[in-house]
Amino acid sequence: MLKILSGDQVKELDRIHIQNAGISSHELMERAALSFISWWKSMEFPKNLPVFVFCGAGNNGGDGFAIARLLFKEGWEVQVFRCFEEGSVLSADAQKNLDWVPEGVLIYDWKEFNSSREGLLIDSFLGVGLKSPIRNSAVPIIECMNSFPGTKISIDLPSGLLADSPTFGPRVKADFTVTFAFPKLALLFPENSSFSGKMVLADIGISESEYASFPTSYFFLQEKDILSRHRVFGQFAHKGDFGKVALVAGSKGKMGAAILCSKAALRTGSGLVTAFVPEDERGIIQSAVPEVMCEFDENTDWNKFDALGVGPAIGLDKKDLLQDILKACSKPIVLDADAITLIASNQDLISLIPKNSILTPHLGELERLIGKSTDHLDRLMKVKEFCMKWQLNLLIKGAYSVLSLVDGRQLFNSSGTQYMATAGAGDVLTGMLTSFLGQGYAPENALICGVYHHGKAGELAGQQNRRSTIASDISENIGKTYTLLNVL
Ligand SMILES: NC(=O)C1=CN([C@@H]2O[C@H](COP(=O)(O)OP(=O)(O)OC[C@H]3O[C@@H](n4cnc5c(N)ncnc54)[C@H](OP(=O)(O)O)[C@@H]3O)[C@@H](O)[C@H]2O)[C@@H](O)CC1
Ligand SMILES: Nc1ncnc2c1ncn2[C@@H]1O[C@H](COP(=O)(O)OP(=O)(O)O)[C@@H](O)[C@H]1O
Ligand SMILES: [K+]
Repeated sequence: MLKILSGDQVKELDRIHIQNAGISSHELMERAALSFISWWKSMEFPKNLPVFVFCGAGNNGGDGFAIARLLFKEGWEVQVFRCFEEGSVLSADAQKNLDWVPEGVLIYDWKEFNSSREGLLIDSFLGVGLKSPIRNSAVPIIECMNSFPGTKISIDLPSGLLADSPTFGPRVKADFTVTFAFPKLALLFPENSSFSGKMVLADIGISESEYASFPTSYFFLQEKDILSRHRVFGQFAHKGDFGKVALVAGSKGKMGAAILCSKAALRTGSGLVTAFVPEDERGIIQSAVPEVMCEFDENTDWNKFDALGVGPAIGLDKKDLLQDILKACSKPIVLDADAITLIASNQDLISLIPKNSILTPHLGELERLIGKSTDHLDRLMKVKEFCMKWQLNLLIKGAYSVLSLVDGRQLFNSSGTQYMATAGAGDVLTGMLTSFLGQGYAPENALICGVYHHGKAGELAGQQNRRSTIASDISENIGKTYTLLNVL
């Protein structure tokens, strides 16, 4: 799994890689520029537009000079805008790339930029070298870039954004950020999304083993990490092997939640799915999902199931039932929605939750559980502390959902789309996670597979339906994610 390092560690990572690969730092910069160009080509921007490259005096600017040269070679009209005084001392690699800018690329001072011209703007002013809020002298440069209404692409980081701590000052408002080697932490924070735009991860050839010596609790979960987390079932598997799960969900007027999570559990592969629903409401779920069985007796033996998912739309009058379940269960379970709100207002229940269980709050539920956070970094630290203290796994839901594990690791999920922001998407996830637990996955693997496949199913649904995507569409696409990832 790719480690997310701090901005401060980038120089050391470069040093290790340069030594291992036997290349120069300038060659690494060239790789970064080439990786950017391959993304650029995939975007098919209109070729009649000129490209304006704003370059600083550090290595971020060096990337910009190299990109300007390569784009010019590809036939683009390119203009460079210097974000430093003429005669300033540049970093060695930036100077070399400035010297290599071909004659056909005109170099101007940033003050000469006419923001009303049509074109594409590349922000190569400041990257991970920025360690403190930007100096006053740099503010007008950021404002100048932001006054440009066309597409803006930031290199490595939107200039002005700090790599891994909250930023308050001005920063470039990019449509895309093409970041090198690993995602900078700040690009994954919801409060920065209107500055970073869509994040694109550009590979520059540093292998994961070269990250080994860096301590970090942050990781980026990608498709290649998923297959090995799956269990393999053989030809002679029977439905018992795929687990017997129960979902405690739904209430009068909100039976959809029970339907969504039980159907998702079936689609994820559970052999037997039982829904605990109010008896009066059973007709709704049994006609909607005939494969699901229903039970109504709250005094049942909860341990007869391989896994339990509790909470979607059960109502806030179910504290006693929740307490009974928590007391009775000996295996990790999934807790979502109303179950989390109930736990938040009855904090004595926390110690009853079986160790290694999975909690899946959205931001509102999370705030009820652990209190307000000043920003995402603060939220990450509070959640980490909560997970380690209570030995629980917790998912912070949203774009780049964070899988916070019992040992303090926090994994940012890379799958998903804004089209999943629709009622019931979380219920589908609860069904999926419960299903993986019931199939005998360790909680960490159930969480990783569940969250990744859920996001991937959401992407497929979103490609077909865009903003008309509904939660059932996510469920209907779970099967395709198995094909896509080659899960047998
Ligand atoms: N492995 C990778 O990821 C690779 C990374 N690479 C690239 O290197 C980049 C990092 O380059 P870097 O370290 O040279 O820093 P960078 O972002 O250019 O900033 C330095 C400039 O900022 C200025 N400056 C500083 N503070 C300031 C302030 N408060 N307010 C205003 N200005 C301030 C500082 O000015 P000075 O203080 O020196 O006057 C100097 O001019 C990285 O983001 C990526 O793009 C690739 O090339 C290769 C592989
Ligand atoms: N912008 C987004 N990008 C990626 N995933 C998203 C986004 N918005 C929501 N999601 C995902 O959709 C699900 C929504 O869950 P939740 O808020 O509990 O919905 P509900 O309560 O309606 O079921 C979560 O898994 C979340 O990660
Ligand atoms: K930048």
